[in-house]
Amino acid sequence: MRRFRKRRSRKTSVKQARGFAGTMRAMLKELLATDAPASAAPSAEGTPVSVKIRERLVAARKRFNANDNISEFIQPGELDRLLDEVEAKMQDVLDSMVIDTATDHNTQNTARRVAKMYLTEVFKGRYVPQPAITEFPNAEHLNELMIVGPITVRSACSHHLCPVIGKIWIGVMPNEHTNVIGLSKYARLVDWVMGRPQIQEEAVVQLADLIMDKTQPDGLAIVMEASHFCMSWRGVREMDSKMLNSVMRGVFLKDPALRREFLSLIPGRN
Ligand SMILES: Nc1nc2c(ncn2[C@@H]2O[C@H](COP(=O)(O)OP(=O)(O)OP(=O)(O)O)[C@@H](O)[C@H]2O)c(=O)[nH]1
Repeated sequence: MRRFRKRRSRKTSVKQARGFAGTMRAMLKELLATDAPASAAPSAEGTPVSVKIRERLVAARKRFNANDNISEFIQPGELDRLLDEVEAKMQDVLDSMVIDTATDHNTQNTARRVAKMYLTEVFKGRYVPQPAITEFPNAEHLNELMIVGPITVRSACSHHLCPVIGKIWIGVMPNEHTNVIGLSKYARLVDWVMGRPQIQEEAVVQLADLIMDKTQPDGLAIVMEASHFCMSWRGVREMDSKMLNSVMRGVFLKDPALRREFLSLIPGRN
C-alpha cells in the first residue's frame, strides 16, 4: 500500500513537472511576444530616451546641471519612457545594495516608487515647464514695498540628494509700470525652482533672476532659511543648524533703509 502510494506520488510529480514546464514555456512565449518590459529601457529604436534628450541638449549647447530645467528638450511621451529607464537603473542600485526585492514585500516596487518620486514629485522642477504666471496691470501705479512669505521650500541638495526644507520671504518694490503678478504665483515659482537638486546659494539666485525677469520691479529682496538633511540625518549630524541667505537686487542694494524695512517686517525672523 505504501509502495503504491509512492508510485502514484512519483507519477503525480512527473506529471506536475511536465505541467509546470509547459506553463513556463507558454509564459516565456507570451513574454517574448509582448512589448519590452520596464527594465528594457531602450526605446523602440534601441537608444535610451535619456541619451536622446542629452543629445538634443548638447546640440543646442544647453547646460543640464542638476538645477537646470530641461523640459524644452523632452518630447511628448518621453517622460513616461524616462520613468521606465530610471526604474530599471534604480532596480540595479537596489540589486547592488544586496536587497532582495524579489521576496521582500516592502521593496518589491521600490525602484518604480523612487523613479516616480524623483521625476514626477521632488525633482519635477527639472522636467516640467514653468508654471503659467497671471499678470495684472499696475492700475493704481503702486510703488510701495510688498512682502510675501513664508513660502515653504522643499528641495534636495545636489551633493547627497538629501532633503532641504525651509522657508522663503520675497520682497518686491514695484514701480508704476511694473505688472503685478498673482500672489500665489510666487509660491508656484518657488516650487518650480526648488523642485530640483540645488545648493541654496544658487537656488535663491535662480529664483531672483526669474522674478526679476517676470515682474521687472525696481527692487527685489529674497531671504531663505533652510535645514539641510545632509547635515542632520547624516554627516556631522547637527540637528539645529540652518542656512540663511539673501539676495538683494535694484533699490534693495542701494537703499539700506529699505533693506532694513524689509528685514524688520519679516515675521518671526527677528
Ligand atoms: N554651500 C552649500 N553647501 C551645501 C549645501 N547643501 C549641502 N552642502 C554641503 O556640501 C558639502 C558636500 O561635501 P563633501 O565633502 O563633498 O561630501 P561629504 O564627504 O559627504 O561631506 P560631509 O557632509 O561633511 O560628510 C557638505 O559640506 C554639505 O554640508 C548648500 O546648499 N550650500
